[in-house]
Amino acid sequence: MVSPEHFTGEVQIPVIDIRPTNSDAPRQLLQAAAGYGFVFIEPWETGIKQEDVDQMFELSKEFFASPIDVKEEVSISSNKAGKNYGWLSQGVEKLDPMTQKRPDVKEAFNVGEPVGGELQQPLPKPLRPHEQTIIDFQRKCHRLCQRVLQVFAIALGINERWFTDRHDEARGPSGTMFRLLYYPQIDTIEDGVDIRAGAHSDYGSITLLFQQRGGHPGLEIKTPSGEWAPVPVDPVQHPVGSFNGGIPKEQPLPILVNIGDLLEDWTAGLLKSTVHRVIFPEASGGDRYSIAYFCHPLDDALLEPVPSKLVEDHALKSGRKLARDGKLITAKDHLMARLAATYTVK
Ligand SMILES: O=C(O)CCC(=O)C(=O)O
Ligand SMILES: [Fe+2]
Repeated sequence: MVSPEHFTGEVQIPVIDIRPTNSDAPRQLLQAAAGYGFVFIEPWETGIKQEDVDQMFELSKEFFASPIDVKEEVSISSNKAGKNYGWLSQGVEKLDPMTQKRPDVKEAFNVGEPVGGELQQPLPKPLRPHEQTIIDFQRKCHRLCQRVLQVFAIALGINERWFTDRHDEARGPSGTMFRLLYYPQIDTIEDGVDIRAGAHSDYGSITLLFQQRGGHPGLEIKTPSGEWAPVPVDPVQHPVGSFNGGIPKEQPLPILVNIGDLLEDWTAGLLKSTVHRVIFPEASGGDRYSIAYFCHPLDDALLEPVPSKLVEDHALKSGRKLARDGKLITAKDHLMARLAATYTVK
């Protein structure tokens, strides 16, 4: 792997097989997380099938193509949807409020965690018949997050369940959020002004990001030298139309995982929550769809330092502390502060 100090605008985000059969997975994952903070996970045995992802994109497209009144019904600013859940029209979110002149050119639909097998918010008409499909997908995402967190714990030499216990849905609520994203193509893009998602880092512990097979790119990460580097939709570049014994190969895409602020804080900066954004790519015009699963610790999880020798050593070097006014903060305190800075919900 190229050392992060020597970026030239091109980054090679590693693709890692995290199945238990890969005994080197913890080391590889830690190295990637401490370097770029972004990593592709081989889809094999993750529990998430390509057809699950394809189906979610179909549902997403159907929803965003619905008439405005269908979307308004579940608007994030309506009382019905509940805080932070529901549809965000264009103009609601500005992920980089210090620099952006205009809000992100996107729409989103936020879905909170199901409780007792049911979503805690109304679904829009086109999605209503598919509630179970959505819940199943959320579950699969959560399971994959837990596996990734378990591999991190192994890599850090702590109890395998240190992170997963603190993300155990059965123990209480969390800020975990499932999000459908739609970035429409617009006719005139003002250079340096219009952006699909402003520069930001994610708030939670880890994020799963699903990009669409054959879809438009646009995601970029900020390298340590301050340059923007594109993240591919398909890092393996599966040949289109390759055949396997006469049967066309439908290769599943690796799943992009990135570290969020909470995991960075928890590890005193050893794992990196890298700043990223979504642009209108010059070479590839068209609507972009993506699906994100933002995994958060339980609301009342204290952001105390992870009891790992590697983290301790890093904390000594970086001088980072987790206390605020001498008091440890919870995952919820952290999330509330971030949301307040980036949303304009009227
Ligand atoms: O759509 C994407 O590719 C990235 C979205 C993202 O970074 C976010 O919503 O936090
Ligand atoms: Fe993000």
